[in-house]
Amino acid sequence: MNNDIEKTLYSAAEIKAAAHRLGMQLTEDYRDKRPILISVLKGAILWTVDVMKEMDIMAEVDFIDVSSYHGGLASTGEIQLIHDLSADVAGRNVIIMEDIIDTGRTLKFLIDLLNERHAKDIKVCTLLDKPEGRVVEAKADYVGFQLPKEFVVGYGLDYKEFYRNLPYVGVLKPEVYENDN
Ligand SMILES: O=P(O)(O)OC[C@H]1O[C@H](OP(=O)(O)OP(=O)(O)O)[C@H](O)[C@@H]1O
Ligand code: HPA
Ligand SMILES: [Mg+2]
Repeated sequence: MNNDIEKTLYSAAEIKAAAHRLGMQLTEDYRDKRPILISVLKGAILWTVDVMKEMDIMAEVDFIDVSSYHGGLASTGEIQLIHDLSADVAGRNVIIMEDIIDTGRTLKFLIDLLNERHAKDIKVCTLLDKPEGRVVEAKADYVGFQLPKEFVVGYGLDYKEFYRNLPYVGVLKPEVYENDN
């Protein structure tokens, strides 16, 4: 699997430092608020776990599974809700945990959904923000790294459902895509 990577963009140590930095910031901002972290499956699994371990406050966690890339390189533009939350978010301080904001469509879908359900306050904590990918307006409040316009894998992010278990974020060798087509 590691052989398929052309270059590393963010190492495991850099990601750990980002999780620590944002976890401390969230601890400060949410002291006495008892927020609920909403982890967006599947991409945000590792990021959610690493940030929440750095938060020294009372916080809940819940999961929602949405998909629009279906393992591919481009957004289909249609967000599918695969598995809903179990918690009621009405009146709650919500923190959406994402691995990446790219076109912004997934985030917009989630924010609209949480607003419909009367969340009190919604903030977004993402490992990666790719502003050049935006198709709809979407903004993150806590950002690990600003990513240039590249398709990346690792640390939760997939290509055809693989590479999520790499401990770092990197770019695939072009032949990996070529051999697939
Ligand atoms: O800003 P956008 O263009 O909407 O892209 C960002 C979303 O796309 C990816 O999810 P994906 O649909 O690939 O599902 P996955 O997390 O299960 O891989 C990623 O995890 C984000 O949730
Ligand atoms: O760069 C990406 N990699 C993997 N999944 C993604 N979903 C949106 N952007 C990406
Ligand atoms: Mg994906």
